[in-house]
Amino acid sequence: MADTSPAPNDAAAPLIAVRGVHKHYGPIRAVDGVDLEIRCGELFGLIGHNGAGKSTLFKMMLGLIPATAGEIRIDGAGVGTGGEFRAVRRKLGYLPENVVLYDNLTGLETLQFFARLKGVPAARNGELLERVGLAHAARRRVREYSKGMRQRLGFAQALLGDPKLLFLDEPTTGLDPEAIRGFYTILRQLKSAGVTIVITSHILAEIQERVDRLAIMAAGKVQASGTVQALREQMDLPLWFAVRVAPADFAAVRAALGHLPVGAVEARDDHVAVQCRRETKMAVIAALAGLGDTVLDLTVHEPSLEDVFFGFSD
Ligand SMILES: Nc1ncnc2c1ncn2[C@@H]1O[C@H](COP(=O)(O)OP(=O)(O)OP(=O)(O)O)[C@@H](O)[C@H]1O
Repeated sequence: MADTSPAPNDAAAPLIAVRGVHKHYGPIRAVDGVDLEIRCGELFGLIGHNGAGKSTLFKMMLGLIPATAGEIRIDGAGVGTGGEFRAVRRKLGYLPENVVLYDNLTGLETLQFFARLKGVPAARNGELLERVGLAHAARRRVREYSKGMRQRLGFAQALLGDPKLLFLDEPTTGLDPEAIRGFYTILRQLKSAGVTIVITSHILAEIQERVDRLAIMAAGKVQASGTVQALREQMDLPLWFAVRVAPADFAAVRAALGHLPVGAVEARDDHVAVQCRRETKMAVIAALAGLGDTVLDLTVHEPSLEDVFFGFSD
């Protein structure tokens, strides 16, 4: 029988292919028939409520736990199956949801410990600590680290050995806004160097501007996947305009839109909020343009990822 599995490094094949994957714990269907493809070089987000099955799917993709049914292939190799996958595993980096660190080790010793476990050289560990903003704490014991510092150290651990594929489970937990920004700067650098990144997060505002594509999980299933914009369009959620005009001109805005199938039109403090379907968006803009200088400013608000998320996961 011909081998139809994708050839390694084939640009057209997905880097990660998840086919009909289940994970059952007795009656609990932690993952319940997931199909998913993640492409080489993508920053891919996995979002879902607590208990949706994200971490379980991660662990199966890493070969840490076996699937009850289905198949996962990374770069053409079946996850968890023999020597073929061992070569792939060396290219993986993983930041677990709850990273286990040893309080008695310093930051540098921690990286040395994980480098030995992973079988990668420890020569650039100092550089790695600097990259995640921990150079100043390299020789301090982990017990003295703050939550955010522990998370940074966990991230450094995931970057050991220059992985080509990174799995980051809730990586920004405990990070302050500046650290979150710094973290995503590193992700962008890694992505431009060709690293594929799969990330879970509960902070949807953070994810929505940064991922190339994402999947929404609920009750062990992928409810939807695609770019944020594609999911917005699929959900067909209304968008709204904030039309800033002088209060005396609120009625003019209503009149200009009178012939269009818009939703709510509400007067607010210094603007009129207009809700409409996507297909009416350009007609609304044209009608408002007809008001000339009466319109002082115009902002279009797309539905947020949070709106899309609740649409798919509720
Ligand atoms: N070892 C296990 N034994 C039994 N049930 C488990 C086990 N691991 C996970 N589960 C169950 O599987 C479901 C999915 O859990 P999982 O940790 O994958 O969710 P998650 O989406 O990562 O959630 P969170 O956002 O809270 O981290 C939950 O109902 C959980 O209780």
